[in-house]
Amino acid sequence: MSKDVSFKSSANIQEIPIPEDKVPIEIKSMTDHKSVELYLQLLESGSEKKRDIRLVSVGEKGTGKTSLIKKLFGEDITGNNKKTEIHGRLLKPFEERRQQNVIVEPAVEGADIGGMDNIPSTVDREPRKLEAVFEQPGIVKPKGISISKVNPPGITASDIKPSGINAPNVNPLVASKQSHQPIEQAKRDIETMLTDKSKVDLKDKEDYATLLLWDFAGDEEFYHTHQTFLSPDAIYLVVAKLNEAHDKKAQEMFQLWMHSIHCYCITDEQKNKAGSDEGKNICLEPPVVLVGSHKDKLEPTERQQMVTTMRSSLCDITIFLTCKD
Ligand SMILES: Nc1nc2c(ncn2[C@@H]2O[C@H](COP(=O)(O)OP(=O)(O)OP(=O)(O)O)[C@@H](O)[C@H]2O)c(=O)[nH]1
Repeated sequence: MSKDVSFKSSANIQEIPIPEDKVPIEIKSMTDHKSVELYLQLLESGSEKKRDIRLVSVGEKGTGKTSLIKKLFGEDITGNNKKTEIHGRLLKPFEERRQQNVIVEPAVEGADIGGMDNIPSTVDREPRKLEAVFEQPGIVKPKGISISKVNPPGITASDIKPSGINAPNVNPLVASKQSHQPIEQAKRDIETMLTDKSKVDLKDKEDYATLLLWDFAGDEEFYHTHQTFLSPDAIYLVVAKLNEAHDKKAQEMFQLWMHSIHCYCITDEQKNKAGSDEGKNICLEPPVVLVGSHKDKLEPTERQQMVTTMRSSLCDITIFLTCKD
């Protein structure tokens, strides 16, 4: 059901109703009212439904964010694929020209596509955003992946070709914290993806959602830019090292991420309720999945203790894993 709120038009100071569910929070939170006005005008000239699922992985540097995402989508995390990624990108123009029956010459004299040792490391640091197309409703397919580029500062992404995710169970992750059943289901799906990819339905389906993977760089230099990219319409993976769970700095960093996500993503409705009685029972949005990495670095006896410590955190789902498995 649509709920109308009002804003004062910059052109003529009069209240204009805004169909709240039609204006995204990113536009509504812009301080100039022209953006909302312009957005509504553009809506009148036509619109289309865009199904995006944004998966954002955050955490301290080196906690294993990229390894986790790669693992989730069945990529090689041993480092061997690094060469393959660069290899693939450099080979692409050659492949295209070959397909057009043009004689291919090396772009650089002496360039050896097979020997990648001379490739500057910056080549691999180019920020990229990946889009994977998924079925919705239904179960995702790995084919039909589209990859696009974006350059948000401090966000890196790996060349990931998702091998499947259960879309109907992704949406409930960003739904209310009160509904535990879908969250449990989402947890099971993530575990399934990590353990047995053969269970993922690979059949073609007509409808798709686009999965955007945002793998934030853990370097502190980028932290001040992150607020720009934190939005309530996302699924957050906060990655922390299990073997550093007692480390004070690691704990502070974890708290920083939890606070940042909830502080920058809080909706107007939640802000209004915060001071009221109703607000006492309010659940923080968006829900967060806490991933404890480096499980392999813990002694078996320590594991249970860590599991208990991390489960007491403010997260909706807690997963413990090692990307080294
Ligand atoms: N032993 C162990 N090593 C891991 C695990 N997960 C990741 N690593 C290693 O930790 C290092 C850092 O992993 P990344 O995935 O690059 O970490 P990141 O969080 O993406 O790092 P930044 O992007 O620099 O913030 C790599 O050498 C990984 O192989 C794990 O569960 N166990």
